[in-house]
Amino acid sequence: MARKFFVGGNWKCNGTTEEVKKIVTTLNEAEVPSEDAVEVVVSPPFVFLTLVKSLLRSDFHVAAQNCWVRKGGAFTGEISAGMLVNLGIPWVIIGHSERRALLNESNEFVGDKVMYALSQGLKVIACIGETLEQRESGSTMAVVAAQTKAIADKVTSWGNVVLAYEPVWAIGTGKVATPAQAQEVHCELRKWLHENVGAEIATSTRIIYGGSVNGANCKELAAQPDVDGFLVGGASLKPEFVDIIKSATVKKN
Ligand SMILES: O=C(CO)COP(=O)(O)O
Repeated sequence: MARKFFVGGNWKCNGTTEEVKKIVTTLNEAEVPSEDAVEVVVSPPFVFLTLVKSLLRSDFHVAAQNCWVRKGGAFTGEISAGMLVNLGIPWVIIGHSERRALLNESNEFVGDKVMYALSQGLKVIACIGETLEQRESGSTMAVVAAQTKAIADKVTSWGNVVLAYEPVWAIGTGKVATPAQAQEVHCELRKWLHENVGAEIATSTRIIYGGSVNGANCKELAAQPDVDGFLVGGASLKPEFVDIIKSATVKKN
């Protein structure tokens, strides 16, 4: 089964109502490849989800940036998966490195969140990635394999999961992974899925890259055989996000 190119825009904790409306207008007016060629999902902060959903073109979709690990209740400040479903939000990002690092989300907690979100009918963009220190000490694969295992142990429906490889050293730094670096890890991750989950899931699961992707570097990355799309931070707030969406039709190496 061919893997449909996936482009996610993670707006993180950015935007005012006016700014959000402006980004949506740019996206709505953009000429991009058809839905058959690319799946586009933007992820505004929770408070703008319904606004964005109501204004956004129907071939693009929305994602929340997080959700609570279990059913809702007395968890002040949290948003449950059930609430997202209730609002018609189809996707959620789970395990972003900023949450792992700043809010101490462990591999196991991320795995539990993925499991619960899937059980409620959400589709999940599950994030993994090594720090610079881990890369320099040669433990990149061990780190991302452990992160993936904690997720894989809990996943029952891989059809609703996109795996986002986001090396921490590339996030927000302007230091994008080279196409060869991205391809190497994506290929290893696919091998890991093949050996530990199954051949079919390894072939069909989309593994997307995130970390300083922009309009200028996206094409070379998109040409890598195991790079099935992107999770874009900073550049997803700018008109160049449209160029990144268009890289879906770049010919694979
Ligand atoms: O964290 C990211 C997407 O989730 C990547 O952020 P940047 O594209 O700003 O480096």
